[in-house]
Amino acid sequence: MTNIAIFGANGRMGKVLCEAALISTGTELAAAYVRDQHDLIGSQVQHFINQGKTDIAFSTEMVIADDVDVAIDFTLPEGMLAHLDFAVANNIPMVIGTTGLSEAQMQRLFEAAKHIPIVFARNFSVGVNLLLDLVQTAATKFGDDADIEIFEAHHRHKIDAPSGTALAIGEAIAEAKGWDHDQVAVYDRSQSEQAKSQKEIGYSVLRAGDIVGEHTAYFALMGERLELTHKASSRMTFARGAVRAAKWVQNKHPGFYSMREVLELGK
Ligand SMILES: NC(=O)C1=CN([C@@H]2O[C@H](COP(=O)(O)OP(=O)(O)OC[C@H]3O[C@@H](n4cnc5c(N)ncnc54)[C@H](OP(=O)(O)O)[C@@H]3O)[C@@H](O)[C@H]2O)C=CC1
Ligand SMILES: O=C(O)C1=N[C@H](C(=O)O)C[C@H](O)C1
Repeated sequence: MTNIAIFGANGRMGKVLCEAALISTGTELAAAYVRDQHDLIGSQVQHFINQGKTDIAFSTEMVIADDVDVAIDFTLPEGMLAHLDFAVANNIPMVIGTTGLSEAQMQRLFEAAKHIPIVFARNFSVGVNLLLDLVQTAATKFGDDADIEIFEAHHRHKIDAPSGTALAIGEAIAEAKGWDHDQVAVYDRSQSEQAKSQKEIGYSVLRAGDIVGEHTAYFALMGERLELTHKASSRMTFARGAVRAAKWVQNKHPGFYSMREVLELGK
């Protein structure tokens, strides 16, 4: 049995992660943490979820329960780093899905992974992790004539852009091409008065309504184009992936692991 704690348990992902921990085989929801002094502390989690049965209440993230085997974090960068410090201090493995991390914040993750095992993924769905392979194949086989663009669409509440997944797709493509991603990424063409070059990965972003998450990588030649698209229609897809990662990481050595390793798709 893997006893799972959820940080940010009142968030959009947090609630679904509580459900996933409750309904998955071999896992139990051990703690549902919210910010210290949050109004929800003491309220039954059961009242906020649609699936699963539990009698635990939301509790403060400042006190880590003794029986927690793995903690999952889908919050915001600042909160995630505070939770990570707790996890290191308490020797608890972590699964992290929080996006929008800076280079310096990523370095904090790598440092923590010397002390505890961490699975970090900007997307926990099976499909996106397969897509990361497919875009590398397309990037290699199309050669240097193809224009490469990435489009992503998410719900109106999302605050980071481009999405973590879009960046992961772009970085996978850059790696396959032997490019430095930061040198080729184009996020804004509004000030450019030049036609694009072939050595670019252009990003475009849509925020609207309740879109769970959609990503398309375009490879365009004159006269044809390939579009590789992934559409997530339920947050449970990400939550199930994260719970699967939690079971996988429970007894691992300290280290920085990817969802691709959990899914046995390679590093
Ligand atoms: N890797 C993946 O597969 C996926 C990743 N994500 C990522 O997960 C993250 C959360 O998304 P979503 O659930 O939609 O966001 P929400 O805004 O719904 O939830 C965010 C949660 O984080 C908490 N939080 C924010 N800041 C802090 C802090 N400083 N300290 C403690 N808790 C904090 C919030 O608490 P409060 O309510 O008190 O502010 C809330 O519980 C995003 O980064 C998103 O991109 C989302 C889906 C899939
Ligand atoms: O914020 C979201 O909702 C999502 N965030 C992740 C990202 O930034 O890629 C994953 C997913 O697309 C949903």
